[in-house]
Amino acid sequence: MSNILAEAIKVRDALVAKGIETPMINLTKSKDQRRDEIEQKMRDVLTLIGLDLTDDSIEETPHRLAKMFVDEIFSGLDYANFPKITNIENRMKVSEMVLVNDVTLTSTCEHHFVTIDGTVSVAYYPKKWVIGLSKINRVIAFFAQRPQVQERLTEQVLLAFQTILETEDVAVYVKATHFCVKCRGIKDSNSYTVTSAFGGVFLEDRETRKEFLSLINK
Ligand SMILES: Nc1nc2c(ncn2[C@@H]2O[C@H](COP(=O)(O)OP(=O)(O)OP(=O)(O)O)[C@@H](O)[C@H]2O)c(=O)[nH]1
Ligand SMILES: [Zn+2]
Repeated sequence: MSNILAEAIKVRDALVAKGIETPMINLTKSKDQRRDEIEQKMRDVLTLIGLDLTDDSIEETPHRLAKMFVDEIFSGLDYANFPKITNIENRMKVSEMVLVNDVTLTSTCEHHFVTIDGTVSVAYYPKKWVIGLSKINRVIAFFAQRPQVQERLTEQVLLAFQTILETEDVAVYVKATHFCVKCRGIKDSNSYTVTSAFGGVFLEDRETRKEFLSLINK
C-alpha cells in the first residue's frame, strides 16, 4: 500500500464514500504470484474449452492472459497504478471551460469480459487548480483498465476529476460500443450507448450544459 500516491487514496476514498467504487478485494499477493496462479488456472480453462495447449501457437496463451490481466487491461484495480498528477495553481485565473474532447476509451465489460470501445469527453471550470491535459487521458485510462459497466465508469471519472481539481464543476460524456452486444447475445453491430455525468454548474445551469454538449457536437 505504501507506493500509493496520496491523490489516489483521496480519489479511492471519495468513490467508496459515494458507493461507486468497483466491487473489489484488497490485493495481498504479489504480482508474480498472481500472474503464476492466473496462468495455471487459465491453462485449465483453455483445456476445458477444448484447446490443445501443446500447439506452439497457443502454449504460451495462459501466460499471455495472466500478464494481460495483471499488467494491462485490469491494472486499474490497483491504485498503485493511478497516474501521478501535478496540480498547477490557477494563477492565470482561467475562468472559461476547459474541454478535452473524444479521448479514446478502451475498456472491458464486467459481464462478459469483452471490449468496450468508445470515446470520452471531459470539461471543467478551473477553480484553484488546472492539470496537464494528458492527465485527463491518463485518469480515464486508469478507470477504463478495469472490468466495467459504462454507467459506473462515467460516474467514477466525474468524481475522480472533482476530487483532483477540487471543484464540483465537471462534466463527463461517454459514447461507446459494447462488444458483448455486438459479437454475441443480441449481435447488434449498429447501436452504441451514451452516458453522461454532470456536477456543479453543469448540473444546475441548463445553458452551461447545452454549451458543453454543443462544443462536443453531440
Ligand atoms: N447497463 C449496462 N448494461 C451492460 C453494460 N455492458 C453490458 N451490459 C448488459 O448486461 C447484461 C447482462 O445480462 P445477463 O442477462 O445477465 O447476461 P446474458 O444472458 O449474457 O445477456 P444477453 O447479452 O442478453 O445475452 C446484458 O444485457 C448486457 O448487454 C453496461 O456497461 N451497462
Ligand atoms: Zn458486456
